[in-house]
Amino acid sequence: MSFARIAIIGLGLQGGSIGLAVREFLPQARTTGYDVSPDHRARAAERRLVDSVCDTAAEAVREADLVIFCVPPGAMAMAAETVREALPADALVSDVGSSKQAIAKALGEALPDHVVIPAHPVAGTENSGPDAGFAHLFRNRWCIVTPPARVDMVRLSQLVSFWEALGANVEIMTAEHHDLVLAVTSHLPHLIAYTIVGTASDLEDVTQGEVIKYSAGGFRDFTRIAASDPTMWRDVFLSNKEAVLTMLQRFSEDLTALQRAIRVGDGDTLFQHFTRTRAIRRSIIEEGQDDSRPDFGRGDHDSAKNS
Ligand SMILES: NC(=O)c1ccc[n+]([C@@H]2O[C@H](COP(=O)([O-])OP(=O)(O)OC[C@H]3O[C@@H](n4cnc5c(N)ncnc54)[C@H](O)[C@@H]3O)[C@@H](O)[C@H]2O)c1
Ligand SMILES: O=C(O)C(=O)C[C@]1(C(=O)O)C=C[C@@H](O)C=C1
Repeated sequence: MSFARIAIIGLGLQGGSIGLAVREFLPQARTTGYDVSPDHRARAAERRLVDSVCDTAAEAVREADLVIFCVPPGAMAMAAETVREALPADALVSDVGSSKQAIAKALGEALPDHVVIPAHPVAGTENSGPDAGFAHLFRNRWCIVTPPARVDMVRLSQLVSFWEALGANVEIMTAEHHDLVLAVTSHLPHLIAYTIVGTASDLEDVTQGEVIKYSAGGFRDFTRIAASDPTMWRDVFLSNKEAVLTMLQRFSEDLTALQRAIRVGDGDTLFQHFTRTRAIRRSIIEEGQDDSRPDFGRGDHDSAKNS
């Protein structure tokens, strides 16, 4: 049985995309939405991200059978506590957060009497706010669902079907495994991108402003994700600290090995490493996972500005 009344808390990139995707792919469902920002609520109404933009979170969830929290990881607890009294007893609670263990704990503690099944659509862009969302964000992307140990299989199946209806491919794993995998595939790349932009900018004092000026395709492609929302990524790193620090240590060791190879002139080590890693990157493109889709938050979404 699919969901009939879906409440979306947080109407930015993820919440807006869910609202637009529900309208396109689950037209029989009704959506309500709330955002803590009055400006974002107004813009969400203008863009018709949901059927009804509500003035309070309680109003948004009052008749919902599915509630999805689409707020920064650090805001999940407060957002959930805000709706505790108004939430129908049989409503399924989920989220889209980029880290899972900390959010599962926060939602479970805030809503101890509800079924909570966390999820994470591994789909996004560097844009944020109510102008960033689009209906096809989840198309052919993974959505990782991290159910609690003793999950109601009927509710889990409902949530899986929901994300598949929005175009996602669903994978189920533990929250702990999710946090380790995403630490290396998503969180660490963002940390490195943010870092190298800062390094390049600081170097401009030395190079009279030429570093950013002469940054071409490589720097631009590599650092696209450094334009992502600071609130979200502050929260992601702090909520997944252990896994991020584990992966950062391993990355630092590998980088140091390449640093040594350069210092001692070990060209064979460099060549072999680059040959192996180029093949890995090319395998991603060959699997059709490359995100050059025209609607991937670029093209006609260039107007989408970070909030
Ligand atoms: N950006 C991505 O690529 C991406 C991808 C997958 C998952 N996520 C996750 O999705 C969640 C939302 O990220 P986003 O990219 O949509 O961010 P966003 O900044 O575009 O949207 C978040 C929205 O939540 C609102 N908000 C903040 N606190 C709130 C509260 N207490 N109550 C109600 N609204 C509140 C903000 O005003 C904003 O409009 C985060 O947990 C993030 O980790 C993001
Ligand atoms: O494509 C981008 O801009 C993203 O950063 C999307 C991205 C990622 O791939 O790291 C970012 C955060 C998520 O939780 C999931 C996806």
